[in-house]
Order: sequence, then C-alpha cells, then structure tokens
Amino acid sequence: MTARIPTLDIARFTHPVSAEDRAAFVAELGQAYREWGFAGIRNHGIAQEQIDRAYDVFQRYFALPEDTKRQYHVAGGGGARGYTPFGVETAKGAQYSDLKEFWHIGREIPRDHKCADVMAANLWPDEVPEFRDVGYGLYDALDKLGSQVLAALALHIGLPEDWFVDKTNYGNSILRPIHYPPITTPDIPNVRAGAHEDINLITLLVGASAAGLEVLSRKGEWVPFTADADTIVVNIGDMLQRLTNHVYPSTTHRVVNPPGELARQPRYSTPFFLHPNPDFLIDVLDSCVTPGNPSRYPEAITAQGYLEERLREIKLK
Ligand SMILES: O=C(O)CCC(=O)C(=O)O
Ligand SMILES: [Fe+2]
Repeated sequence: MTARIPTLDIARFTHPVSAEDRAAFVAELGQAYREWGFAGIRNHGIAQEQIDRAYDVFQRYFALPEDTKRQYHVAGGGGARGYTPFGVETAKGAQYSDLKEFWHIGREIPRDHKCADVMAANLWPDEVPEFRDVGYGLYDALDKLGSQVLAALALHIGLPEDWFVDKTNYGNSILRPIHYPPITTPDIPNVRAGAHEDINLITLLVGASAAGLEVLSRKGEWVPFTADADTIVVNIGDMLQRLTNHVYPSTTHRVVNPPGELARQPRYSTPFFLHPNPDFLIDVLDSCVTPGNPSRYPEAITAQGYLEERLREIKLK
C-alpha cells in the first residue's frame, strides 16, 4: 500500500458539531503531523474565487518584462519584500540554485512599531494595480486560517488553544507567490526547488497549480503530494519543530521537474510562511520533553536571530 498524507476537514474544528468530534479532529490532526509533518486541510473557508483572483494578479506580475520586475528587487534586503529574481535562492547545502522567481508580501505594521526595523514596508508593483488589495487579502485569510491550525496543534500537545495568539499577533509572516518558468534546457542539473525544510512555524500552501511537490516520508521515500483544488497543504517548519522538541517534525520537501514535455509548462504556487513575532523566544516546551525525548535545544533563540541564521544558509542574506 502506498503511504498517503492525510487530508482533514477543519470545519470539524472551526464549526464543530460536538465537543467529542472537535477533540477527535485535534487527535487526528496531531497524529497526521507527528507522522508526516504535512497534511491537507479542507473546508478552510477561503473562497476559490479569492484564490483564483490572487493567482491571476500574481501571474500578471510574473509576465512583465524582466527589467520591470527587477525594479522591485531590493539589493541587500534578503528578499524580505518585493521581487527575488530567478536563480538566487539555493537550498541549504545544494550546489545549484532553484528554478524559480518569487515575490514576498510581509505584514503591514505601523512604521513606528517596535519591530519596524526588522519588518520592512511592503513594495507593490504599479503595473498590476490590484496586486496590493488582492495579495494582502490572501495574506490576511491565510494568517487567520494558520491561527486555527496552530490552535489545534497547541491543544494536541497540552497547551491552551490560544497559546500562539500573543506569540504570532505581529508575526513576521510572508506570503510568497512563486513562478517556476518552463524548463527549456535539457539535462539541467537544477531542480525547481531543492530538498529543504521551511524555516517558520507552519506553512500554508494554496492552490499549487501543477504536480511536482514531493514530501520525504519517515521511511525515506519521496511521496508526491498534489492536493485537490479545494485543499490547502499545511506543513510544519523548523521553528515549530524546535519549539516542540521534534514532536512535530519539519519534513523535508522539494519540487521536482516534470518529465518530458510537461517541463515546458510553468508552475505557480503560493506558500504562506507563518512566523512568530520577531522577539518570540523559541524555547523548548516543557510539555514536549519526556525521559524518552530529552530537550534537544538547551539554549533558547529569538525568532529573529534564528531567521537571520537561516537566511544566510539559503543565500538570501
Ligand atoms: O512550490 C511549492 O509547491 C512548494 C514551495 C516550497 O516548498 C517553498 O517555497 O518553501
Ligand atoms: Fe518549502
């Protein structure tokens, strides 16, 4: 039997029919993440129309001439906001860069906020006027959905449901529309996205429009995970893995090049990287330390400190 990554109905948590079923959902979700670090989430409440509109504006931006797009590249900005050109990001330890270009939308915070120095103002492309409202609308929707997933994940490890609320209310989260252009060079050694783990708490991947995402199972097998159109893929990142002492594993994944002619199709996808507040201290949770799983990280680190370390490793800083 081929292993399958579970897909769960989050309405059982957000609009429960009974307390028992809500608790059963938490247990099933927790089990899926312990096993896979990945799950599909259905009935998430984000309208397909909103997702389609977002993909439309993102694709219109990526279709602009390279010189126009590069006006939104911030030199020395670590790719934190605006455009990052093709061939820059490189998976940790990889020899060849990924085959993608992307844009980063960050949280809108008052410019006199205490985190304004590490959370830069957004850039918006003048050429696609709807980009701002549509892009930030999707940011907001995924931020809210991500908080629901975190609430369920908190309950499963014995924390109060609202434990993450004041740790993520000004989180340094990023919405990343990605374009993987058609691959026209035969035998190219690069892959669309090399094997990696995400840095943040959890990632919500909305509407990946084509096959290619693969997840490394505990047995060491690459398992393709192309979710149905109505499903958002949610995975654990390294910060949550560290906080939970690996109870929730940050699972390695990659995006492979399609075989033959299919490689000439572009691929678009849009992950939302949900981050904690920059000053949140990532310190292993007591509830995740047991005699069989002693603390793997005796030292705490701030989310910002951890992020900076990791961005250098993937050549964004
Ligand atoms: O494009 C995808 O489906 C996944 C992208 C991804 O894993 C990432 O950007 O971290
Ligand atoms: Fe990823």
